[in-house]
Amino acid sequence: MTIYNIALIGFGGVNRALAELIATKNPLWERDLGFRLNIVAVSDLYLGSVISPNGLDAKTLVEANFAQGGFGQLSGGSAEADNETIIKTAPADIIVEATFTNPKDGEPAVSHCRWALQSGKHVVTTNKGPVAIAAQELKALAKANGARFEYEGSVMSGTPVIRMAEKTLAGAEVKGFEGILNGTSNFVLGRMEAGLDFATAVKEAQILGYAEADPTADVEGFDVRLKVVILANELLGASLRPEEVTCTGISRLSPSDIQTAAAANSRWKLIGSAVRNADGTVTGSVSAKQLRLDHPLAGVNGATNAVSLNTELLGSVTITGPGAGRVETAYALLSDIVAIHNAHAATATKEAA
Ligand SMILES: NC(=O)c1ccc[n+]([C@@H]2O[C@H](COP(=O)([O-])OP(=O)(O)OC[C@H]3O[C@@H](n4cnc5c(N)ncnc54)[C@H](O)[C@@H]3O)[C@@H](O)[C@H]2O)c1
Ligand SMILES: N[C@@H](CCO)C(=O)O
Repeated sequence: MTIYNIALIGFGGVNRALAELIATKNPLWERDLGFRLNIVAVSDLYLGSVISPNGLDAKTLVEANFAQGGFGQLSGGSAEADNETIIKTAPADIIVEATFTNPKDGEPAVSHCRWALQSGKHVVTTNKGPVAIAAQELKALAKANGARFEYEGSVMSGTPVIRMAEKTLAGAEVKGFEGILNGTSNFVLGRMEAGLDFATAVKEAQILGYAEADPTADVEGFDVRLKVVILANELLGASLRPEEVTCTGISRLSPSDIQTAAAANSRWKLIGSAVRNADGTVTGSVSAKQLRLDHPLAGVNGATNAVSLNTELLGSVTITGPGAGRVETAYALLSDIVAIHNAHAATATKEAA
């Protein structure tokens, strides 16, 4: 049985949910997946940082109601977040990066991933910034250092769109995609259809753990723009940068726009899409669109996301599932660790043969 030592960078909704899962599910994972997870360090801007080479008790971490700088009270703890020291020196096999997404330059998360990979540590992340802005560099760094860079949760939370498209649709030739790729905005549009005002609906999405730290990214389309870049670069072999994707959000939609659409048997949805053009270039866009109720994406409600992949050999394939949520996104991190574990097992089998 394998034990993976992990360090958590950021201890907000997602990494806290992962710690909660670790507190209860390690015996199940040991039995079914062949490994257990041991938290050896945590660093958070608000709470501080702590290293414990033998492991921290996940239940205590989750249940203690730490105040600002609260990790300073723990043995091996400090009231300051010292990400660089934790990432470079903690005895971790895997760095779990779940700090704020910075849609402009991906920092400081890009540096967090760089430090980890340069130290030969695997990275699993739900942070869209490093994936949309620096994936090529980070993948190369991972390869050069015998580590892995995994990021399933960067698009559609724990719904396995990236891995499924790359592994199980290999050879189907994806030519483009369109989808609902932001849980918050889709949830907000649904609540406005039910009569709520915009600000109250956004507040609800924040309470439910769907929204970004700054929900402007959700409602203005910046979050979807990063996801369009990630999917276009992964599935269409593009090298798009966020600023090359046209982007408008949902904040300009008034209650009367929503009601007018309903009266016309249609619904507003924030759609992210990309297409490979005849000359081989790839164009991406994000915009609010009025879809007729019989459109395949019109019935996708709440924080659920869906993406229709247009493939050469299979036609349209639609993947749907949770697009946001703390536990759902923590599952994405687990699925990345399963991928790392399976890759190790495959290498060991090859070496033994
Ligand atoms: N919540 C979701 O549904 C969801 C889904 C998919 C992806 N994501 C992404 O996962 C990441 C985490 O999401 P979350 O919901 O846990 O966010 P959150 O706002 O609840 O938590 C982020 C945590 O990171 C900490 N932090 C911020 N900057 C830091 C830094 N420089 N160093 C150390 N700690 C830092 C904050 O103090 C906070 O505790 C984000 O990048 C988000 O975009 C979230
Ligand atoms: N804020 C994002 C989280 C998932 O990336 C959303 O609502 O979709």
